Formats: sequence, C-alpha cells, structure tokens
Amino acid sequence: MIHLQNAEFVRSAAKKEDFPRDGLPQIVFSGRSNVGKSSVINRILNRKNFARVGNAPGKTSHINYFRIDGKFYLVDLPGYGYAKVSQAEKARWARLIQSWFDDPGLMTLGCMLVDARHKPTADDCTMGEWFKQAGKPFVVVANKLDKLKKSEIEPNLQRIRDTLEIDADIEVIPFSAEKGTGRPDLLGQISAHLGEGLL
Ligand SMILES: Nc1nc2c(ncn2[C@@H]2O[C@H](COP(=O)(O)OP(=O)(O)OP(=O)(O)O)[C@@H](O)[C@H]2O)c(=O)[nH]1
Ligand SMILES: [Mg+2]
Repeated sequence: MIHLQNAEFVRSAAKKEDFPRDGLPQIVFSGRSNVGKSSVINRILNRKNFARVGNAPGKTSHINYFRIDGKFYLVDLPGYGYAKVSQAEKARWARLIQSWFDDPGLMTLGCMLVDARHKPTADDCTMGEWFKQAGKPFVVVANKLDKLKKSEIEPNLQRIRDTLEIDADIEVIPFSAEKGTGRPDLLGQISAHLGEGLL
C-alpha cells in the first residue's frame, strides 16, 4: 500500500540531466497554463498548497517532481499556451517537454488535463498527439467541472473526446480539483498502473 500523505518535493528540473532516472514510476500531468495541473496534484494528495498553485498563469516554468511514499513520482509539467510568454520562452518550453517525452522509460501514465468548459485548443491537440505517439497509457482529465451546468457535462465531454480524437478505450475523467469530483477515478487509474493500492 502506498501512503499518499508521505509526499515530498524532490526537485525542479530545467534540463534533461535533472530528470530522475531511478526506475521509479512517473505519473505526469500536462496541460495549458492555468488549467489546474498543480491543483489536481494537490487534490490527489488532499493537500492545500503542496504543489504551488499560481494566480499568475505560466508561473510553473520548470518540471516539478514530487515523490510519494518513496514509491513513485508525480511530475508537474510547465503549462503551455500562455499568450504573454515570449517566443524564446515557448521554444525553451517545447525543448524541455520534448526531451521529457523523448526519454524512453520516464512515463508510466500520462494525465492530460483540459478545461471541461472549453473545446480543446490547437495546442491541446498537439499535446494529445505527443501522448498518443509516446505509446504509453494516458487518461484525459477534464478539470473545472464545478464550473459547468449539469446539462453541459455530457456534451462537453463528448466535444473533448471528438476534438482530441481520443479512442474509445481511453478514459476521459470528469474532474474538479476544487470539489474533489473524479478523485476516486483518477486514483483508480494511477493505482492500476502502479500495480499497488493508494491510501
Ligand atoms: N473552479 C475551479 N478552479 C480551479 C480548479 N482547478 C484549478 N482551479 C483554479 O485555476 C487556477 C490555476 O490553477 P493551477 O493549479 O495553478 O494551474 P496550473 O495548470 O498548475 O498552472 P501553471 O502552473 O501556470 O501552468 C487557480 O486559480 C486555481 O484555483 C477547479 O477544479 N475548479
Ligand atoms: Mg502549476
């Protein structure tokens, strides 16, 4: 059994030499700036401000590694698609993420975050292609569900699936980092891919 309360910040990686390669499974979170990657990690751990949640979008510019109970990593990728970021910064981001995806054996499970309210952007679709091409299991997490009316939920989830061209066998998890909706589903996926229970 893995104890989620035993969580520690390990490092902020700015280049590929900084990625841990100790063989521990890595569960990665990717998505647009401000979509709620850090908030989802906090919700998984049921901690208030463990992974830093920013008011200013585009704050997380490095890859943040958190080790859970000495058994696996939660990996918080920097967000993309923030308009106010310079071209040079975007290029740096792309190189950093590309080097993470290109490194074989890092990713155990991908969690691709999108905003449940909106149609996925062109950048989201590019990210989706990276996940598909990585050949590793991944799930889509439709965050900020609390901001939807009940009647909007099903059509929005379908639009996400259609726009990202997600196969039927890939799960799209309705999620709210704010309320905790979808936490059992996401924990179930993580646990299944770790082959161990989470407590
Ligand atoms: N209503 C609502 N707000 C949320 C939810 N998840 C995150 N937020 C808010 O969205 C904002 C961005 O959240 P972050 O977790 O910092 O987003 P991020 O994806 O880590 O952003 P970057 O690190 O800049 O890429 C914060 O103000 C959060 O409080 C959610 O499920 N519901
Ligand atoms: Mg963040």
